[in-house]
Amino acid sequence: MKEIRAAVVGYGNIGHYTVQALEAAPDFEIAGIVRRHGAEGKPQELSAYEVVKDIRELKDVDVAILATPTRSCEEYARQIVPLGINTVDSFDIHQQISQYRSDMMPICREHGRVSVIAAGWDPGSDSIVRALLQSLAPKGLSYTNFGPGMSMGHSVCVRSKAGVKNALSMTIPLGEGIHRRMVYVELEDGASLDEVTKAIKADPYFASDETHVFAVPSVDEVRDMGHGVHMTRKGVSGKTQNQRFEFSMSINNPALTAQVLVNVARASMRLQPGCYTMIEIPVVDMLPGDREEHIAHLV
Ligand SMILES: NC(=O)C1=CN([C@@H]2O[C@H](COP(=O)(O)OP(=O)(O)OC[C@H]3O[C@@H](n4cnc5c(N)ncnc54)[C@H](OP(=O)(O)O)[C@@H]3O)[C@@H](O)[C@H]2O)C=CC1
Ligand SMILES: N[C@@H](CCCC(=O)C(=O)O)C(=O)O
Repeated sequence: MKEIRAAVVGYGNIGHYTVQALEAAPDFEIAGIVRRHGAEGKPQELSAYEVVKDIRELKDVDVAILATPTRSCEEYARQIVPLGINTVDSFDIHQQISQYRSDMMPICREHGRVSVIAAGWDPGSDSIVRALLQSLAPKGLSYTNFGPGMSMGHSVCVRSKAGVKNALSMTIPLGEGIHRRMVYVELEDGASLDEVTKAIKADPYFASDETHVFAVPSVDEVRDMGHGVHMTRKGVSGKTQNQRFEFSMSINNPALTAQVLVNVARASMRLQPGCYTMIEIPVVDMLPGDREEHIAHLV
């Protein structure tokens, strides 16, 4: 069967692990990597691949995996879908997902292509678990408790602030879906910790959580990309009370995000044109191989 040709856009943490996940997938071929500075300073592990500045330099791309900062995803998706290429991303500003989906829908339909947005582990695979648990007990309360662990989205957000050279944002669970943010910043020479702290606390990524910011000499010395989640729901199935569910995982954050992006890149090839979040996609479409065999073995 023809392999799916995927381009990876952006080669930071998620981009790096996405290349690995594509190399491990049985049904994908890497069309190339798109970087802001093209092949300049091409890392050794990409020597087998084309590294370009513009996706139009690559041949026959079926799907672009956007491993860029969340706040750049929509701009890339809007440019790439009209080229006749599907896009997938891990956009993670929860309050903006619905608007992003509505904005992309007509573009996808006009160009007959698919965008899967908000597809990592949260939002992403956790969203499927939340939906499933809600269906199992339609009345009740769900809580999503993260960590402790490194949030890539929050760390990227802090790195984008003036005066910040490098950053790590740790998510500390306080219970019942409430979190504290512990932020470690490596400052540029002359930058003020007070100014940086103000900018971080004002950003929507942080504005509703307790946040503490500390200056450190080296972020590399304190960084660990492990993370995790513990989700619970207690509620009512039919008219019966006290149904309890739990889902937990402990993970390497970029490795799992990259795996999910590859899974939805595969699913994007099986969907009708449009813009989708993960709860709208049949889970079986995220698996490689034959649908009938999966039904026989997994159902
Ligand atoms: N939904 C989920 O579960 C998850 C979502 N995420 C999302 O993934 C995003 C990426 O995380 P991560 O890989 O750690 O980020 P990095 O900063 O490590 O990588 C992003 C890469 O995007 C490219 N890029 C393109 N445009 C820009 C720009 N304007 N500014 C900076 N870089 C740019 C760069 O690659 P190059 O230099 O090669 O061009 C950069 O290295 C996060 O913003 C986060 O929201 C992460 C984890 C889980
Ligand atoms: N989108 C997150 C993954 C989910 C964890 C989270 O939201 C958090 O730590 O706040 C990330 O960017 O790492």
